[in-house]
Amino acid sequence: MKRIVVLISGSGSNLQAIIDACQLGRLKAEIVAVFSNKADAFGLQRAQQAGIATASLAIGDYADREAFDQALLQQIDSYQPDLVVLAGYMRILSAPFVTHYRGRLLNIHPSLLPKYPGLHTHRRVIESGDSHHGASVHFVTEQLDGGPVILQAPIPILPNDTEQDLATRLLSKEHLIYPRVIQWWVEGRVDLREDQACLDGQPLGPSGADFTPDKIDG
Ligand SMILES: Nc1nc2c(c(=O)[nH]1)N[C@@H](CN(C=O)c1ccc(C(=O)N[C@@H](CCC(=O)O)C(=O)O)cc1)CN2
Ligand SMILES: NCC(=O)N[C@@H]1O[C@H](COP(=O)([O-])[O-])[C@@H](O)[C@H]1O
Repeated sequence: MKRIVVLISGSGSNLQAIIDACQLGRLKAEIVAVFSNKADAFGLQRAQQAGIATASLAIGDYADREAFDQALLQQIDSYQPDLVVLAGYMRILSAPFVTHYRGRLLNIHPSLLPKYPGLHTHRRVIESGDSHHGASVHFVTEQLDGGPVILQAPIPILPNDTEQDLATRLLSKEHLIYPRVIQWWVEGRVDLREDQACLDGQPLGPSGADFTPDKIDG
């Protein structure tokens, strides 16, 4: 069974969606460990409740970003993961870390990439006057939120939407697409074009099936 390590920084509702998919048998994989850069992340409690090993590493205990990432990498590798999943992990990963896990490192980002990489996307999309917001699951590369997009879920922006309204409505979509993309990765790249078409309500979209680790450019 494929082994998954999940990195979090906060509530862990995406982690919970992945845990649930595994427990329901929809995702034939095992979360073997959850790591956080925040010791008080509620997602750690979610993992412990599910009987999953957890650990947190404090940024302040390390000289710099690369030292932190190297320590994190060594702890992750002790679990021998096939796939590393960022689920609300709020640290930019250094190049050695990304290189080490290239092609088996995923992230979910709260925007319709390539629009709005980085932080504060709900505020930025409201300020921009866009008609739609959304979430993107993508491979992680050195370019922040610039890796190949695998699946996206759009949502309409309603006239009086606040940042919290968008965040809440978007999370429910995230909880659908992230376990589906992980299933795509674990089960050998099943075609996601129907999923994307369904999410977009439009003609067939890009297939995620073309991505292979050697095609993930830095
Ligand atoms: N090398 C990469 N690292 C990460 C990626 C990526 O694509 N390439 N995705 C991000 C996830 N993310 C948005 O989806 C994101 C996370 C964190 C930040 C950021 O600016 N973090 C600051 C600290 C912010 C804080 O502590 O509140 C930092 O690391 O200095 C931007 C985007 C995960 N990493
Ligand atoms: N830049 C990364 C980022 O902002 N990720 C976002 O953080 C939230 C985590 O929620 P969760 O902890 O409940 O899964 C999610 O909305 C995810 O898209």
